[in-house]
Amino acid sequence: MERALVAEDVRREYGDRVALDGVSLSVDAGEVFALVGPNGAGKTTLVRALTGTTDIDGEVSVFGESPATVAKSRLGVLPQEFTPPERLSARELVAYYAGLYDDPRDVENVLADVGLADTADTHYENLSGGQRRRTCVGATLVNDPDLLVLDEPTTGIDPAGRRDLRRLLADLADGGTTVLLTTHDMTEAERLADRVGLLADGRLAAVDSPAALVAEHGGENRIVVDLVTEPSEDVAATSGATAPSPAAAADALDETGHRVELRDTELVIHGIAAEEIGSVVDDLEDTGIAYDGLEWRQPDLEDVYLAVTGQAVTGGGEPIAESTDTDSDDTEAETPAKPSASEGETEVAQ
Ligand SMILES: Nc1ncnc2c1ncn2[C@@H]1O[C@H](COP(=O)(O)OP(=O)(O)OP(=O)(O)O)[C@@H](O)[C@H]1O
Repeated sequence: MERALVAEDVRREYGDRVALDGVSLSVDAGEVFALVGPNGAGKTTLVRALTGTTDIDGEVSVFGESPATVAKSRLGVLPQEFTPPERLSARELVAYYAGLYDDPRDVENVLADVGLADTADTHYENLSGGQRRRTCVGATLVNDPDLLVLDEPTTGIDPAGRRDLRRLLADLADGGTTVLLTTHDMTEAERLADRVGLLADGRLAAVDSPAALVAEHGGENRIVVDLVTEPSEDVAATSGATAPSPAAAADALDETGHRVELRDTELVIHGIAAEEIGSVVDDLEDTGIAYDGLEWRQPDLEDVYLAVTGQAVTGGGEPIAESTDTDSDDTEAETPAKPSASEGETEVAQ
């Protein structure tokens, strides 16, 4: 199997901040690989390292070559920040990028792929956030790349559009395109990716298929009970239930033989199979615990991320510090693509 991407011991520091702390990774051709992690985990820095748009220590290769020398026609890269000229329509933008290649895809087909066939004549500045992002994804597809690198491609796209985009990426992968994307959205990663890399504080904490990660680190099925913490006349009147303190509620349920964990005002009851939900509800009533609601949850990638890194991926992570780094490569990476006269190719995102 050809390796599309290989990173070995990649490090990137900004002043005394370590953005990538020895990341090694390989992605096979035809794979869909999702890098997940909260804000500041290092996703964008890793994307830039892999696409040769930031200086690093360590080694990176793309289809066996340095990112600097690999044929640009093999790559489609969508950066997190990408702002094409606003006075062009979606069709004109996609056509513009297509015009930079010797053998581009049909513009109308690309527009249809990203769900913009009906809005293709609208100026970019008048498109919604999601439509803009789809236009940008379309611009990465014009050269029918072998490797697509997409930094948060679904940002701003509504659920239906996300579903369509997931389908498109799955179809492209079926056709042999390698896809590396970043996302905060664990559900998206779980649905889309063959393998997921959990990035935390510049390190890859775990890499595997979503199913394998959940099986190994996700824990058990559980019921989460949202406790009533204030005395409620309604609850007392209808069920006779009182509102014991969360700690007392946990103790009471513990005595019924359940494995109970108290998390703030939630009780987590571990190891509950679907057919046991009814008996847990009975036990809650018998012990007089008042609750606003309860939810049965199966483990997912969010649980895995928490178990492996000790951080919640949805918590937003650390705030991104203001840049103190003035490297010119970093400035360039945010700049919209310019045609490359010598090669007749575009770097949509580099
Ligand atoms: N140009 C820069 N100058 C200084 N620090 C930077 C720069 N770019 C990134 N960093 C820092 O490197 C770390 C990783 O940032 P990065 O943008 O790679 O994270 P991310 O996972 O992509 O976050 P987000 O989800 O918010 O896009 C952060 O601590 C960030 O503050």
